[in-house]
Amino acid sequence: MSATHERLPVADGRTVWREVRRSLGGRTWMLVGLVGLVAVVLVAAGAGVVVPLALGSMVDVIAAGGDDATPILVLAAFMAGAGLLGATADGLAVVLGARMFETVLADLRERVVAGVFALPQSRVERAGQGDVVSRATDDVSQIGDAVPEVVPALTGSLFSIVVTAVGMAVVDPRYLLVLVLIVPVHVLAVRWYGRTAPPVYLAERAAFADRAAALLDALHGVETVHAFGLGGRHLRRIAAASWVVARWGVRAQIVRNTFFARLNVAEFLGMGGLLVIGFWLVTTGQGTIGGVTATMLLFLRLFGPINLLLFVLDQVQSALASLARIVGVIDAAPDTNASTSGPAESTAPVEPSPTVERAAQPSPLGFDAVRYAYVPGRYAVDGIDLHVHEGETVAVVGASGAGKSTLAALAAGVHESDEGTVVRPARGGDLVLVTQEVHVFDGTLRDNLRFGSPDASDDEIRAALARIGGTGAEEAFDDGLDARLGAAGRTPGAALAQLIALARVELADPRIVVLDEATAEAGSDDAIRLDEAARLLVRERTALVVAHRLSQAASADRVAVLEHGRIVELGSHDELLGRGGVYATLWAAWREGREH
Ligand SMILES: Nc1ncnc2c1ncn2[C@@H]1O[C@H](COP(=O)(O)OP(=O)(O)OP(=O)(O)O)[C@@H](O)[C@H]1O
Repeated sequence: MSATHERLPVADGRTVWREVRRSLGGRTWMLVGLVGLVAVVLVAAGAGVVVPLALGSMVDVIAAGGDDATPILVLAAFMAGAGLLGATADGLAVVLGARMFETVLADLRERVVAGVFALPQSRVERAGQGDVVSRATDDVSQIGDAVPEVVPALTGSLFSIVVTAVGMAVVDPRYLLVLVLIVPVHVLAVRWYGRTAPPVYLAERAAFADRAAALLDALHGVETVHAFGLGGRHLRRIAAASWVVARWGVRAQIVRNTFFARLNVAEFLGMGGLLVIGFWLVTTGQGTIGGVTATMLLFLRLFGPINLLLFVLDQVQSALASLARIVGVIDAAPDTNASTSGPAESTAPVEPSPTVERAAQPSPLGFDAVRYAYVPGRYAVDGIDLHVHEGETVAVVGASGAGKSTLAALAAGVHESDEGTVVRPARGGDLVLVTQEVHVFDGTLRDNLRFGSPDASDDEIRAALARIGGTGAEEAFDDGLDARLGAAGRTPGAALAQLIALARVELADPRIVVLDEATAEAGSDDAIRLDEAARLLVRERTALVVAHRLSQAASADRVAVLEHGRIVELGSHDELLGRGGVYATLWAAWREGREH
């Protein structure tokens, strides 16, 4: 299954930059915070250099002998003060960093989710839930781990390196000769890492997505998996996906270790070089033991910031791979760029598509020469011209596989047409699709009913139920609207779930409804109740109804008969019966089926 998944796009560098600028834009307080953060970090770095220099001086005071302890006490006080100042500034930097960046991250996470909502449903389905979930979780966490460290580490480390080098030069500029040894090693290591790491991180992230997809597939279909005894097969698939993650994880770790090993070589060369220079200076009387001590301590301190800087580089690489995947989703759904929170309201297409949305058309829902194929060349919908007028109900009938559900999905924007134009409202909330896959959410009956209109009162909910003759949905449970449904509560039967879905739509009150539901057996009490609810729901709305039971067609204003993706008859129920064509035959067969 994951093999057939078509992953969501990954953004290029330029798009990532544009989105980062957009995220930071309009946040003047961030700039002020950033300046404050840099100032605090610089204080911490400056305080850190005081300790080795004071320690070196202490060694020289002790080596010179003498009874006066005052200079040692002064130096010790200096060191303690600097240590305290450095620790306080470090702590402050962490708090400031977290405050600032968590806000941006929350915004990013919201925009990924909004981006997913704005993508055509079929595009999200093709990508698979694993890809979507891993981008909104793993990838955002990756950035969340990296970002709060990057700014303090970059500024603090760079400043520490400069101050430490100055400190060494103050003791004796000749100590700086070791830089000739270590700088080339660093440059080569960083260049190698910059080439090697990014593709490995990107592949690691993609493997996370595949593993998530395998897990979600198995968990969602757990009952089917058990029923068919497919547990072993799914376990093997998850295990295989986990092994791919593990292999990429190991490769990423090898890259990291190799990189740090090269840095250790630089450290080793530097320490050796300093010892040689120090030995030469002291034995020739040009330096003191205290000077060598201070320089060695400074040099050791230097490697903390250098390693931190390069470690941050590592995190930046990994976070950039995640950012490219996140921005890929945000960028693929252009409408989300306008709003930074909450789901986007439009179902605008992602790829250039012939579908246009014209809110001000005389017909609010329609098809002009629309074709759609699941498999290239085999059109499930093959040249449909049909316009549903304001307030009109058009029923679509036809044999199984004629293309009815595909037409409904095109009307609702689940699929984008391959050819022709689908006219539908620009705002997603104006059109609601009800399919037979009704989802009962984990929550009370009340929560389930007001899913599309969260502020509805109990009176409004009851009024909506009454309008579609669905008060039975509340009466079915002892605790009425407070009844707990979904995974943690009761699971309503298929017909009741369908009634809840219809009431949900009535309450949300969209202008256009597309119905493609067929849960109950024709002729059963449930079917009669659902037919009536659906009829009342579409009564004053513009509606396209896939009539799985022909009783649904009889009450429509017009009926479109579909064969092999084409409309072969179109007219009112009575007109079509009078014509004695395909519809009349279907109707006669259906009536006969019900009578026996
Ligand atoms: N996801 C899919 N992938 C490939 N082909 C599909 C897919 N969904 C439907 N089809 C094919 O497209 C054609 C139209 O299917 P569609 O489900 O729209 O018909 P329908 O009239 O709604 O049938 P039914 O009444 O059985 O639901 C059929 O030939 C079907 O096999």
